Amino acid sequence: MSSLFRSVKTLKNSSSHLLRRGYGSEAVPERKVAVLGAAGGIGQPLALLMKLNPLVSNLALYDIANTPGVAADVSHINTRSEVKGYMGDAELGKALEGSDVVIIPAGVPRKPGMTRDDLFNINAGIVKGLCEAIAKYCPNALVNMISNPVNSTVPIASEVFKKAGTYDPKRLFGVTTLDVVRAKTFYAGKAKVPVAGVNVPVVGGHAGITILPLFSQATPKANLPDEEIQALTKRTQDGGTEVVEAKAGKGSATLSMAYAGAIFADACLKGLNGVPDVVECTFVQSNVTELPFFASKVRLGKNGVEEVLGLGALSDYEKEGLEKLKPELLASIEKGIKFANQ
Ligand SMILES: NC(=O)C1=CN([C@@H]2O[C@H](COP(=O)(O)OP(=O)(O)OC[C@H]3O[C@@H](n4cnc5c(N)ncnc54)[C@H](O)[C@@H]3O)[C@@H](O)[C@H]2O)C=CC1
Ligand SMILES: O=C([O-])CC(=O)C(=O)O
Repeated sequence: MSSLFRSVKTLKNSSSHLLRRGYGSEAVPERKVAVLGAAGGIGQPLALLMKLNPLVSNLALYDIANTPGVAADVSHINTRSEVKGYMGDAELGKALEGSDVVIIPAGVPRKPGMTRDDLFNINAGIVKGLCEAIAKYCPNALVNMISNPVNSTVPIASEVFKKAGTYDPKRLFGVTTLDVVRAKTFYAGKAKVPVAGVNVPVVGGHAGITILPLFSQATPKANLPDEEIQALTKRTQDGGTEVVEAKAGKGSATLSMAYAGAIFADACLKGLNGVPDVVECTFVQSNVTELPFFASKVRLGKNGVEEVLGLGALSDYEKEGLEKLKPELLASIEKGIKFANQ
């Protein structure tokens, strides 16, 4: 994000919006980003962060309620993008038309005692409807799926797009960036290293034990004892629940998720703009394991996924975690596929 704010500063200091610094050799092109669920707990701070991103020229804020206020508020910020609010089904097409990136944080969040899968019954239908509209109005957009359960909503989206004849696996992403954000924060705390320089890949899926942080690959190296690695792994896997319990019935992570969503969308935009070596962990169609979808490091480019990167060397503990997560992740994927086809 620091690079994002640096970019904002660069933009302000420039007499032209067609910047050449930091974003490849070409001038920064026009890019439309749509946020679906923009008036929600994640949607509002995410709208703010996308408004601060100089790579965005048009920001479409869509929700079934309350978007006029959010859009009016955000639109007063003196940054590049033009902001428009859209409310209700009848305006969804206009919100989506011409979008390069669509971010979906629409749907209900968890309350204490619930799993992400408990959200399936409500959120599966919401995501299905929104993806049908994406297939119709902006079939070439990169779709950043935040709505839970991500392990099922991404497969639902893929089936909807297949039915519409628009599916391109390179353009569909489950946003797992918050797992990476948490793993970096928790690791930096234990390893007593500055968090800004920390990298930790997180693979698998986005629920409980399907979240597999690869602390053996964390940099800078810290040689933490096994018990600390296990505690860090568990805390990363339960990070969402930690927030749900602390919010005590008032929802789940929103601010850290908006930050993570903004990082991932920024990476997608940089990829589209031809910036080289943009790599993020994300849940995509994958051959990395025998599962049809899997989160791992992915190189982003002008068409979305440029390359799904392999897992690298795993510790015995991580190998064990990988085998343990597969049945649950596969069941969630299959549940999504079945729902979309019934
Ligand atoms: N991928 C991840 O790492 C994370 C995912 N999430 C998930 O994000 C989702 C949203 O969470 P919050 O923003 O906290 O919930 P929220 O309830 O505060 O906001 C959801 C918004 O979606 C809107 N909405 C409902 N149906 C819609 C539709 N058909 N079209 C457009 N908008 C619609 C609501 O009006 C509301 O404004 C939840 O499913 C949550 O579990 C939350 C945190 C992290
Ligand atoms: O835990 C939840 O329900 C929300 C979420 O996905 C997260 O914070 O990682």
